[in-house]
Amino acid sequence: MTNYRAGFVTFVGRPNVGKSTLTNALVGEKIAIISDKPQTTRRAVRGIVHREDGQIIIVDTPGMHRPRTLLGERLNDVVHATLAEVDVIGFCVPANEPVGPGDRFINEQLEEAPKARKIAIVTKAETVSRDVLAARLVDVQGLREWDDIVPVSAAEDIQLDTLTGIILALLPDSEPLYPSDMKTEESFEQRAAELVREAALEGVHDELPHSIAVTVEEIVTRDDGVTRELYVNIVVERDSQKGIIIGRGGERLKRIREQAQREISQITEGRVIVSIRVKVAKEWQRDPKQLGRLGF
Ligand SMILES: Nc1nc2c(ncn2[C@@H]2O[C@H](COP(=O)(O)OP(=O)(O)OP(=O)(O)O)[C@@H](O)[C@H]2O)c(=O)[nH]1
Repeated sequence: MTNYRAGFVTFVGRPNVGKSTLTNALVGEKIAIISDKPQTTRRAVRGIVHREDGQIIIVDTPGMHRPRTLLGERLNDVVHATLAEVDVIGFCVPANEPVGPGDRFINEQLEEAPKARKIAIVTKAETVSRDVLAARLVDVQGLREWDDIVPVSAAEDIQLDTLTGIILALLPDSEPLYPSDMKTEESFEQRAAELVREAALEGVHDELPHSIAVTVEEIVTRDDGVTRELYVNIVVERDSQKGIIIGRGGERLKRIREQAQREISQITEGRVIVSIRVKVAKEWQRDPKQLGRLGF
């Protein structure tokens, strides 16, 4: 194959700048869950963008931050291991917030990846005026010498093709690394668990978002061959949190179950039936054994 490029890219940036939304928009399918709670992306998820002239494999990193818990430390290890491996780093800054110390901290971390090409992506571009956007681009330009700078909006599909082209041009010549119909490396089970977690995150506050983990206990295919029953656990750290997840008369849990079932049905053929149990694992974020059991 001639003129074909393939390689790895990761998007870094403060929590909530839109990295997951950008990943999904580029891949064209829900790979990474979206939430308005900062720091809720936990796995290095791979989404794959296919074009005639190449393939971009996106490794979605958790928000970079100074760790406070063992979970935080493990997530930061994932971030640094990811940075060292990729061909391109896309540094994301939202158009609607000024460049601040958090951005500079992350920008400094990029020194740990001397070989990677580095581009700056100004996200949520549709939320600001042209003047504000121009000022933001200038601020970002001041951070380092980028291979490219591009404003985008994942929400309104602005400049996404341009961004794809820019990344592709920075990747090495290569044969395809994945089959052309593959959009993610995550298993159905992992994606289902993430979609349940996304549903559970909706409308919860404070420390609870970080206390929620989801595991899939069992997947049973019914005799009809097309219906799958998913038995899922939502794990929290305290009894009070369990109460919040379940809600009065089980109302919240019912909504979580319905949303999860809807979302999971969209990533698979056939019928999906979700059953959820809510469990308490005390202080799982600080306990290495529990972390291992929950897949971290
Ligand atoms: N207006 C607007 N909002 C966006 C856009 N992209 C993302 N958002 C919103 O920004 C919020 C954060 O988006 P995410 O994609 O979860 O951000 P993230 O950077 O992956 O966040 P972490 O998982 O915390 O690292 C969500 O409420 C999104 O809907 C965009 O292009 N325009």
